[in-house]
Formats: sequence, C-alpha cells, structure tokens
Amino acid sequence: MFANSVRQGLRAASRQSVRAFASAAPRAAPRTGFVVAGAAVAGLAAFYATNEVKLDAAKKTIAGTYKTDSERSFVMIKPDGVSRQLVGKIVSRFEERGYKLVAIKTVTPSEDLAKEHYSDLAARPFYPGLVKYITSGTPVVAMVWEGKDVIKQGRRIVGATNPLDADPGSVRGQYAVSVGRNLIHASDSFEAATKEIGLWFQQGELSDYEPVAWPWVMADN
Ligand SMILES: Nc1ncnc2c1ncn2[C@@H]1O[C@H](COP(=O)(O)OP(=O)(O)OP(=O)(O)O)[C@@H](O)[C@H]1O
Repeated sequence: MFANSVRQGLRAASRQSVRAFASAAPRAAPRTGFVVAGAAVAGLAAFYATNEVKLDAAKKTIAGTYKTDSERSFVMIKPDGVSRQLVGKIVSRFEERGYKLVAIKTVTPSEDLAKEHYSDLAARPFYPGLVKYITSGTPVVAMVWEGKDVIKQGRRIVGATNPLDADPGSVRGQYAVSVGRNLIHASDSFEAATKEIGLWFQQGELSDYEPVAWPWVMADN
C-alpha cells in the first residue's frame, strides 16, 4: 500500500517531468520530481532515478537517445572562460576523454536567449546578474558533445556549481574561484540537454560522423 502510493507519486512526478519538458521548462522537471520523491520517503531517490531512466531511454530527441552512445550534452564556455582564453584547455578535456564534438560556435547571446536558457532560475536573486554576465558582449562558445553518459560525465568534468565545492581536477575546481564567474555550463539532465541543444542550435548545425577511435572509446567489452 505504502509502496504503491510511493510508486504512484513517482509516476505522477515522471508525468509532470514530461509535461514540463513539453512546455520548454525541462530544467525544473527533475528537481520537481526529486522533491516529490524526497517528500514521499528518504532513500527513494534511487528508485526515482531508475524510473526516470526507463522513461527517457525510449525517447530520441535532438539530444540523441539517453544512456546510449548517441547521448548528447550542451556545453557552453561562458564569457569569462572565453575572455580568460581557456577555450582550448576546456575543449581538450572533453576531446581527451573521448567524446565527439558534434557542433561548436561562438555566440554573443541576446538577453532573450540568456533569459530563456536560464528560465528556471528567473525567481532567484542572482538571476539579473547572471543574465547581465552572460550578455556582457563577450561571446560564449556553444558546443554539443556526444557519447555514452556524456551528460553525467560532462557535469563531472565541469565540477560543482560553486568552485569552492568543485573537485580540484574539474574545470571549475582548477580555474574558477567565484560562483558568479564559474566559466562553464553543461546540461544537467537529458531533458535539459534536449531543451538547450534545441535552443542554441539548428538541426543542420549538428554533424554526424564517427571519430576514428570511437569504437575503442565506447565499447563495453
Ligand atoms: N549564488 C549564486 N550567486 C551568483 N551566481 C550564481 C549563484 N548560484 C548560481 N549562480 C549562477 O547561475 C548558474 C546556474 O546555476 P545552477 O544552479 O543552474 O548551477 P549549474 O547547473 O551548475 O550551472 P550552469 O547551469 O551554468 O551549468 C551558475 O552556473 C552560476 O553561474
């Protein structure tokens, strides 16, 4: 009975996720789902994660198919990363890990684009400053990277939001000091990747090719 009601709550959270994704606010979806699961019972986050993976595994979007070699993440070197001339070092991290560069371009974001990208943070006190920072006039480098677990691994390469908490081996942990100037963004979920790649790129800007080492990097056995 209890387990059933928890499962129903989780299914409702998943449905809410899909609805939120459809209404272009996907970054909020996993958090909403997590809150519902967390409220239901501590420790069931893992169950929710499994549930979410099953839900997403069937979906193919502009971010590829979740949990396959075609999974894609949107990664953006923010204006401070460009201004500090860290682009090459950051690109190398993803390349050397074995991920495939599917698209890359510089963009000087408009206010509308920055606001849409960070729409889930609109109510946060730092939001105006965040939009001002992203629209400073210095370009960002917008990229799409592809490969197995690139969303989760990408977040590890990037490091925790606050550089104070970031692993010293991560980009933020090695090069950043302030949460307000943390150099880089990477999608934090499949829904976010789908929204963000669609927001920053046209389908025709995304390349389809196989790097020579691809089977050596992606094979499981
Ligand atoms: N307390 C804060 N003060 C100033 N800026 C902040 C603060 N918290 C977050 N930010 C900025 O907002 C961005 C988005 O915050 P979010 O909580 O989504 O973290 P994140 O997912 O690690 O970052 P990003 O979306 O840029 O990858 C952060 O990367 C940072 O630039």
